Amino acid sequence: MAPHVDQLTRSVRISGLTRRFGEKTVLDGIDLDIEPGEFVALLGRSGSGKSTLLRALAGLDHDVAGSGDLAIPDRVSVVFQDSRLLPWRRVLDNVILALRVPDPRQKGLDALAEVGLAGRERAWPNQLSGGEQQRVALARSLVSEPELLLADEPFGALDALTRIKMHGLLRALCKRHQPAVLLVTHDVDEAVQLADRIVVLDQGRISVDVRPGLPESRKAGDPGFQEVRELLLRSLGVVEEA
Ligand SMILES: Nc1ncnc2c1ncn2[C@@H]1O[C@H](COP(=O)(O)OP(=O)(O)OP(=O)(O)O)[C@@H](O)[C@H]1O
Repeated sequence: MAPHVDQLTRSVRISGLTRRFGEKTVLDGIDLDIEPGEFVALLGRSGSGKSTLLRALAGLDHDVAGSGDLAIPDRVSVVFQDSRLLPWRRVLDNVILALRVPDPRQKGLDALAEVGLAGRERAWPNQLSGGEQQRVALARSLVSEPELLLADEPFGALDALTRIKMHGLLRALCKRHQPAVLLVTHDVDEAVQLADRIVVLDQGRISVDVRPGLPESRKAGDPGFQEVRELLLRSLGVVEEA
């Protein structure tokens, strides 16, 4: 049964969300609220249902069996691991493709400047590096000023240095635009680095829901960072040696 979706809200409200594939229950009555502007990272072992939850919020799972209620904002953007740019459209056209505002071109140019790609608007996607293509995907996702940004492993295919730069960029963009964010990631450090709140999915349910309260500029070496990192690793069944 398709979930009831209520879009007259700026918050995300998930209530009793269940999703099944055949006999397997992947999400088992999930309750989760995300407030406007809140940055939530979603962790979980491989196959725990992170993408299934994100796809439900994105409205990309109408053919999947399940039930529950969803209330989501009107303006939602999604970013995936691959940039999903149209190769036959130039960079700027990719950014403004779905934008319905009075001066889309200028908005698109501003968005490209924000992600550090001023002057690249006439490039073709295949003339950009993987990291640059993800920057375009971020520009495309934020140009419509979403109230909710859904990101499924957006940096998973990038090298470590590019990923660090993208972390800084995403934090800065979210601070400026203030969407609620649900970031699906495998990477505990990425979750602690970026999110205000971290949720762990396990056996179809939320097993951990923490707000670490770390400062805006946080470093992996800080005691508070380490503490929450260890808590999360334990909850994921990873025991680190001292
Ligand atoms: N279309 C589908 N048909 C059948 N089973 C599916 C389908 N999509 C997902 N599943 C199953 O549902 C479970 C959860 O998948 P999902 O992709 O949501 O997990 P995940 O936590 O995002 O995994 P990963 O971290 O490996 O990407 C897995 O066991 C997966 O095999």
